[in-house]
Order: sequence, then structure tokens, then C-alpha cells
Amino acid sequence: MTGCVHCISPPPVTLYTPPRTSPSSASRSFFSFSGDAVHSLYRVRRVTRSPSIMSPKFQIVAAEKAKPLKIMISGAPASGKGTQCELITQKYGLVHISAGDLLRAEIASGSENGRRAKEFMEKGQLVPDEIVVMMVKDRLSQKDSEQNGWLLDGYPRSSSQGKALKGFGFQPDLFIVLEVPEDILIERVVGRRLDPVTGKIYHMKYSPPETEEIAARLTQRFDDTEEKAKLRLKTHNQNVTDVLSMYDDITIKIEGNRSKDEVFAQIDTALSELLQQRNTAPSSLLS
Ligand SMILES: Nc1ncnc2c1ncn2[C@@H]1O[C@H](COP(=O)(O)OP(=O)(O)O)[C@@H](O)[C@H]1O
Repeated sequence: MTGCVHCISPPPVTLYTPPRTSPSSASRSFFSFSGDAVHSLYRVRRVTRSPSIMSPKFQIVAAEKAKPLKIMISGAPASGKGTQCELITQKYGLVHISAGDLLRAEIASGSENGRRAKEFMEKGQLVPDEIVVMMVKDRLSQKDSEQNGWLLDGYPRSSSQGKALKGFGFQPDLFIVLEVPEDILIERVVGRRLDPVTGKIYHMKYSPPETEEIAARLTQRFDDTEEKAKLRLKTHNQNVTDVLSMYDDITIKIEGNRSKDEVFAQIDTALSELLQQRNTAPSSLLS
């Protein structure tokens, strides 16, 4: 990556000046925080010509964005993935890529792939790889995902999908697995509703809509009935062990049967630690 002294963008960048006694540390990275959001890591290195506008000998010569975070999240139906994804993307600025949402968009488009996908989704089964794999790959390859990092939700759900992901060169940094007891999952699924206007997810018992107006427009996913949720859960249980075994070394299991803030606090800690590790290992980070 190349850059120039005038390319200091985005703005919340702080100069790092290494101690004079340690010339070897003239190249280093650090976090740039703005409000609540972790924006990026930037490399600061020594420049040979010292321009007059900046008195230290060190300045940002390239607003080089370090490798963005690549996170996967998994969990049974209604384990809280959607809610946590919203909180994660708000704070970390990652692109949320939900396999289920991509498939629902495909159905809504009226395409042949969408029609076929719906047949499997109705039965709570996995949609065949020939439909899902390229759909997810294409989304991961888009510029925003490459630049900002991604949060992959509901993918991979089988070892063949995991292998395909690896084959395309997508290597996640962390695999978050939400664990929730089954009886609670079913109750969560049947009470779940979506506000099509705001995209907000409600639960008729645990987080009911604020107004009558919102209540009147709420929709339910076609596969959020008890019968279909049980089928989805069965499919999930059949596949989860295979997928977990592929990502043993980067998996964190989170107890999902807590308030959304408590669950997020655990995830947030893991992500902050991950970023911190990168901060203290700059060479591997920026290579
Ligand atoms: N990676 C995937 N591979 C195959 N089918 C998928 C995948 N992700 C989602 N689906 C299909 O979409 C349905 C809905 O998925 P999703 O929206 O993630 O909800 P949930 O995880 O609550 O079942 C699944 O039951 C399955 O039929």
C-alpha cells in the first residue's frame, strides 16, 4: 500500500512519536478511537525529509489501514445473533453479512434461486451450497467488506461451506458461538417479530413494540413458527459440531441466555482483546 503526507484520511488520527532512544521502534501501529467506534489502525513511520509543517521527524506517511477485523458468528435459531450483530457493527464498523438475509433478499427478488432456496428454508433445511456459497463469497468480496472488515452471520453452516470459504482465501480472526438452552430458543422464535420500517426486532413478551402503530405493522418470518423452528434447530444441531471442529483455535463460546447488554459485554471484551493483540504485534498485523 502506498500513500502520501497529504493523505491523512479519515481524520481521527494521532501522531505517534517513538522515543529517541529507540530508533528501531520508528515503525508502529496504534488504535484510533473516535467516540465509541474503533476506526482503524494506522502505521506511522519515520520519514527522511522533515517537512516544515510538522516539527517532529515522524509523521504519517501513509494512512495505511491495517487488516480489518473478520469475524464469524454462529448460534442456533433465535440465539440472539441478529441483536448482537447490530451491536457489534455499531461499535466496530464491520459490514454485517447474514446468509439468511441474503437468502431472504433473493426470495424477495423473485429469482429462480430464491424460489428454490425458499423450498429448503420452509423445511428448516440448509439451502444447497450451489446457491449459498457464491452468494456469500460475492458479498464478502465487495469493496466495503474488504475495507471495513466483516461480520459473517450464519455462515458457514457445514464443513463444505467452511472449506469453500477457506478455498476462496477468507480467513476469519474470531468465531463467536452463542449458546442458549433449547427450550428458551423456541420461546424466543415464536414471539419474534420484525418491524419492516426500522428493521428492529421485537419479542411480543420480552421486548414488545413501544406503540400501537408499530405493533400493527410488525411481521413474522415465515419460518418462525414452533414447528419450523424445531426443524431448524435439528438442522443446526446436526451441523454445528462439524463447523466448530474447523475453527477450534479461534472459537469463543458465549453464554447467550443473558441480557443483550451482558452478552455484548463478553463479545466486546473478546474483540477489544483481539485488537489489542494486534496493537502489540504490529509487524504481523501490517504485513
Ligand atoms: N449458510 C447457510 N447455508 C444454507 N442455508 C442457510 C444458511 N444460512 C441460512 N440458511 C437458510 O436460511 C434459514 C434462515 O436462516 P437465518 O436467517 O440465519 O435464521 P436462523 O439462524 O434463526 O435459522 C435457515 O433455516 C436455512 O434454511
